[in-house]
Amino acid sequence: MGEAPALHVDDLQDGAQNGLELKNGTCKATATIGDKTYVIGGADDGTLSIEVQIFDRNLGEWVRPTVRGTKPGSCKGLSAVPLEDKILILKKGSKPDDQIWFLEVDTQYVRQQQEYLGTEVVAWSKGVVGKAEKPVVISGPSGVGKGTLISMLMKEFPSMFGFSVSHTTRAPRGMEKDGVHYHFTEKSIMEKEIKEGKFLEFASVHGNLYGTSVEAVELVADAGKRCILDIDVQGARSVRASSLEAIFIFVCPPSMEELEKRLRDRGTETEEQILKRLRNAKAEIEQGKSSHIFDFILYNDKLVESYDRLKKLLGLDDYVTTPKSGPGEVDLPIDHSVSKIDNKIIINRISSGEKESKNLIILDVSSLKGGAPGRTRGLNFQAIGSFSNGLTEIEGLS
Ligand SMILES: Nc1ncnc2c1ncn2[C@@H]1O[C@H](COP(=O)(O)OP(=O)(O)OP(=O)(O)O)[C@@H](O)[C@H]1O
Ligand SMILES: Nc1nc2c(ncn2[C@@H]2O[C@H](COP(=O)(O)O)[C@@H](O)[C@H]2O)c(=O)[nH]1
Repeated sequence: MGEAPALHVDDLQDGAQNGLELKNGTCKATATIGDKTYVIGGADDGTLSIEVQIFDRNLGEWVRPTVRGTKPGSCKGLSAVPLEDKILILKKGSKPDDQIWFLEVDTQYVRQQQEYLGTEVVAWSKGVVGKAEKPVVISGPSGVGKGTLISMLMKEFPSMFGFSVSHTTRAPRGMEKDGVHYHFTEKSIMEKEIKEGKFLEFASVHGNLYGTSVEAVELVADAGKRCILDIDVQGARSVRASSLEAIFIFVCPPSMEELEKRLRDRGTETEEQILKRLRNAKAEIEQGKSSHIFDFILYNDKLVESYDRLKKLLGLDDYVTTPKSGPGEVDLPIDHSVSKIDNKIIINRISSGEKESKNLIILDVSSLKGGAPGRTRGLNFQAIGSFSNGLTEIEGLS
């Protein structure tokens, strides 16, 4: 609290209007929500590192908040538009897939973190253009066949699904690769990263620590894919309680005998570990069936039939595989002005004398989904170009 900022209160007094870029050797944009003015940006040294400070108008004090989420990389300037509980940030001079970000200031996730930490918290979430499907959480006892079903899905729909690579403190099995099957890590390192808020969820499972990092989920969204999480029931419960909207599927074995056979035949665990996993399976199945965490229960008896049922649950039963284009991208003009009408953000190119350019971009923020921890989905845009011959071209993505 009260740490001396690079910016002075006087800079804000007259000019605390939203979206302002302050010119005092700094390059910052401001946005006011309620009693707080958020000052976002840093030193104007060509590549701007994006920091956040808050001026609490009630207290007349500067606050440096705890910042959650992966912060945006440096840029050449930025614009800020306050929305209800978050601030839309438009980065200038960044790659098209890195231009739209949200700084959450009063969302469910931010409030949870504020309660947990007892400090002021803001959270970054990158914007993803176009339709992005909800992540899929798959749980079930060890050996039921979650990994097998997920591999089949990823093989049939490689451009549609991406796997959230968890962290674990257990040792790798023979064929497992670090960074592909898991991020294999030390307990002390993982515990430190959990404290730093890097995990969406974590749990102690069969004697080891497992967890889904925020980054693991973000990486899949950034690739324009639907994220699949293979996590235990405790993890599923935590994700259900978080602001990550997902579909929850519990995979059940046809019987305990069959589950034991699958675990033994897989041959990856010691006798002691198999017995531990079977003991835990009973409680997991009970919770999976009776709790209200899961949207669907999938019995994995005959593999091919179970896989077909899984595809049906995900609306893929009559899906014809067609090449998919990457995630939608908006290329914002570096010099632009920004205004807001209802749920539409109007980004206007400041004329540079080009003959054929998209002069106006309309960003629709009425259907935003998801958010920190993770990406903000559901951004739609229209680019409107006016040409020297008087014609207007409209191109959009929804
Ligand atoms: N429907 C099925 N019928 C027979 N065997 C199956 C079926 N599904 C999976 N298996 C086999 O059961 C074993 C366990 O499957 P898998 O490794 O996918 O389980 P899992 O749920 O991912 O386990 P864990 O949680 O321990 O990672 C594997 O050897 C797999 O080939
Ligand atoms: N809560 C979480 N559970 C996880 C995660 N990654 C995996 N798991 C679950 O652990 C068990 C055992 O897995 P194994 O690879 O050691 O056989 C299994 O039920 C997984 O679903 C995670 O990130 N969080």
